[in-house]
Amino acid sequence: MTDLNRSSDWIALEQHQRDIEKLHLRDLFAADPQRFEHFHARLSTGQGDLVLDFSKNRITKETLPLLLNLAKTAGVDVWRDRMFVGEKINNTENRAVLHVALRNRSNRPIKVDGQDVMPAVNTVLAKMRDFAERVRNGSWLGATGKPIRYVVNIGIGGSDLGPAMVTQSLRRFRHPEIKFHFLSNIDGAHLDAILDQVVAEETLFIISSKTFTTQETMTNARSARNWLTSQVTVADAVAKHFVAVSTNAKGVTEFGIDPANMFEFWDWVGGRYSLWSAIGMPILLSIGWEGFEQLLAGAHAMDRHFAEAPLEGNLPVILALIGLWYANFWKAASLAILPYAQDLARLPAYLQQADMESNGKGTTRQGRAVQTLTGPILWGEAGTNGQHAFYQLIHQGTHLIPCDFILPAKAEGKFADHHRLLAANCFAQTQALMLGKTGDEVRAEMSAAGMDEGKIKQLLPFRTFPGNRPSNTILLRRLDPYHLGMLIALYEHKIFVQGIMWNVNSFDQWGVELGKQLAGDVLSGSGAHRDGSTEGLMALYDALGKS
Ligand SMILES: O=P(O)(O)OC[C@H]1O[C@](O)(CO)[C@@H](O)[C@@H]1O
Repeated sequence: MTDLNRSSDWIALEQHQRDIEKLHLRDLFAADPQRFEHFHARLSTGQGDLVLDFSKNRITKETLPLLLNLAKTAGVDVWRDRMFVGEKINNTENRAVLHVALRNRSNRPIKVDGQDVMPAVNTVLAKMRDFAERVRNGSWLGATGKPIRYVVNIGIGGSDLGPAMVTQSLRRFRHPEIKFHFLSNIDGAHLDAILDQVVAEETLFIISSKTFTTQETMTNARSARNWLTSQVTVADAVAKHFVAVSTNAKGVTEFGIDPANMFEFWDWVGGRYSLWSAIGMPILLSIGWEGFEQLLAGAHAMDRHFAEAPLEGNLPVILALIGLWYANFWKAASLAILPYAQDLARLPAYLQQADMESNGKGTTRQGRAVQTLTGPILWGEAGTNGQHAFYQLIHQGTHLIPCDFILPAKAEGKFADHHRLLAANCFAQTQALMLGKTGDEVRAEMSAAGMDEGKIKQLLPFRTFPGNRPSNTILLRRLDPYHLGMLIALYEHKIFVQGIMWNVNSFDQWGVELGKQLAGDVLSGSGAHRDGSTEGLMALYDALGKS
């Protein structure tokens, strides 16, 4: 395959970037009162609405068609179709990529190696549902006969971030009497802090690990098992207080969990795409079957849209193309994720793994070095907290930081009266980033406030904002399971499209392996090669730790 960055489409985009480099968004809006109409897309199903406003980006009416040419040249539509039919597009692991099957509410057959995966998906969902209902209605009893009041999910990466983020995001839909904790870090402090908040006899531990070999998870799981059996000394304590979610039945049995209490998933589910599978058990326990089904349905609606909508009106495609436009043609290294919903506070962390573990790659699918920037650095924080922390840099700093603002439209909850303020801040920030504030405006403002000319001159450079800072705004009708499903799937498919265009395999994660391997070597003292810094640090660690 020819490198995309040598194609005529790429070269045309480079030229286009030079042509519009000097244009200011303020002028583009002034010149086109219909700009919002031209540059927003919407997915409305009976149940949900998700709007993507991409008008506050450094684009003209020529930009998207040029980017779409590039997407077509990269074969985005062909690869998308290959994913949906279960082809083994994860080439380094020889696996299909089928998180879409997990939420395939149409039940259309999807085959891997000639076998329809849907019956197995539905069987596990039914088993999950049955178990969750028993826990939620209090009929699943702990070893001493008490109902479950605490759930501790033990997992890391994709076996933690998705369930943790969704459970928190759907706080308003949670079971009123069950509390959820997510244990991930190998630092004993994490385990300690969580065990402090639970009662052994009323606690269910879910060991979530695709491989059931991950060091952090297995260490925490063993410590939790020891703690539990020291507190609940009846015979079948582990059977009543531990369940597992894994692809590794052997590992689960060896750990001492009854296979009847294991919820299976498959190698075609990537860890960071797994919240729709049995890895979503904490979500199901928290929001119940109807909520979980809505989450799947929202994602399925986005899947259908991604699979069927023409590329020019396809939300994940548009979001991906705009991201690529900044990464490759404006050399923007990062993307800020800015949810204006406190309940979505973990979304930036979740998307960090989804995006950076997927597209943080420097090798093409064919094994050569990539020739362009690939996946961006994601970061962010819930609005309005971010405004009082790092927005200064976004407004007046020297980096170009494209931003995704995310806002649910419906004001809900006990203090819904705050919502207009929240929304006003969200819109105001996107506007301020786009418009900036000119020297003339600053001067007029200061003289209206009665400032003398000397002071005005002194402060003018500091109080001027360049503007022309790009952002997308994603508006959801409300924050509920269905819309959250739509939102997550939107980003999953965006990541997919970008991975195809960068010609990387978005579904492996070899980059995480070296650190894991060296941690093992350091622990066992068997490292073949030790460098001076590591030696020095280890010696001091031992000395200081004993002092
Ligand atoms: O579910 P497992 O197998 O414990 O893996 C946990 C996480 O570790 C990784 O393999 C590497 O961080 C992730 O992809 C995965 O989500």
